[in-house]
Amino acid sequence: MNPNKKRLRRTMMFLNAQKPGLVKDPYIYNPDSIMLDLEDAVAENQKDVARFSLFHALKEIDYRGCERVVRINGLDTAYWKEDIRCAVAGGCDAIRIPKTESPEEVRAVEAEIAIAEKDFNIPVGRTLIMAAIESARGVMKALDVCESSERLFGIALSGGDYTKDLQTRITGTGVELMGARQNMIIAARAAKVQCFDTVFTDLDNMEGFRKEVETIHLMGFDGKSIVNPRQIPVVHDIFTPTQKDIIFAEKVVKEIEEKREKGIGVFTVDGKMIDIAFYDGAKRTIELAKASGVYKGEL
Ligand SMILES: CC(=O)SCCNC(=O)CCNC(=O)[C@H](O)C(C)(C)COP(=O)(O)OP(=O)(O)OC[C@H]1O[C@@H](n2cnc3c(N)ncnc32)[C@H](O)[C@@H]1OP(=O)(O)O
Ligand SMILES: O=C([O-])CC(=O)C(=O)O
Ligand SMILES: [Mg+2]
Repeated sequence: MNPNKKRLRRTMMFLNAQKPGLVKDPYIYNPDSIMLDLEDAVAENQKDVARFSLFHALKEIDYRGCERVVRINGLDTAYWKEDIRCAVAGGCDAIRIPKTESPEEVRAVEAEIAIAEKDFNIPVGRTLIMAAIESARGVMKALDVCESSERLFGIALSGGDYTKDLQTRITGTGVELMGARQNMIIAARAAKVQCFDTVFTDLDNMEGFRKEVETIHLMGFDGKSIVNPRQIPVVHDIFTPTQKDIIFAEKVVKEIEEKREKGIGVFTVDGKMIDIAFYDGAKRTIELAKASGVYKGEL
């Protein structure tokens, strides 16, 4: 398995692949991933310019460990195959498919990536895939999409197009996204891939943004698509385990391992009942803390 499939992706920041001011140094804000957009942020008559700029950015800029995902144009356009060739030739880490509705679409993208990897001497299997789900049909097909390719590391809800398809709109309450979010996170967990929430475009409403991030964190999402650097600290704050969480998780792991030796299955830690069912969750907290650079312990 490509080890990058499970990497930390709390923040995946969109930027227009054609704007030099955005493309040149987004890593200074420390997002976990950037998503260089060739799709909706790029005007129809600028598609070739954006692709050209994308290729040179990928080739020439050192993004300092920040994952580089490219959002290609939809499979119903004339652009997507050339988008993939330029992105793969430039050495991108992953392709984001917009408006995904079926596993066949993911497999079509996978086939083009494989051809491009061969043509441009990129190690076969290096380029990963994520699928954005932006319609009612896509939500209903989420599990099939999650299981469509060994290269696919996750799915992402795209709320703007999704609410249009549902004949509603983004309200800020989350009520219109409830079913899609729940269905997608369940599908992703069933298939053991990651799941990301949609962008929040009301940039000055930081209180509403924080509430939304808290909600999707509790629902089990791995992270969020974002559109602006000022959204990064909020997401990282909520998605990074606190020292209190980490210390409790360490106690749980150590106690379960010690008590197991002594033949004890159920006991308390800090007044909370603990048994083997809590082991994987505690381990996951520690792994997340390590990946986020905040772990100081020895486990
Ligand atoms: C529904 C969809 O399809 S969403 C996906 C497509 N959308 C996008 O890609 C949009 C990405 N975001 C942006 O282009 C911008 O953030 C906008 C247009 C929304 C707002 O732009 P601004 O009002 O200029 O933002 P703001 O004033 O907060 O910018 C502050 C700094 O952050 C930089 N910045 C803003 N957004 C980004 C970004 N997404 N990536 C990298 N840098 C960014 C700006 O260049 C500016 O840098 P500077 O101080 O060196 O000049
Ligand atoms: O992926 C996202 O969140 C942005 C997007 O395309 C949409 O909302 O339609
Ligand atoms: Mg969209």
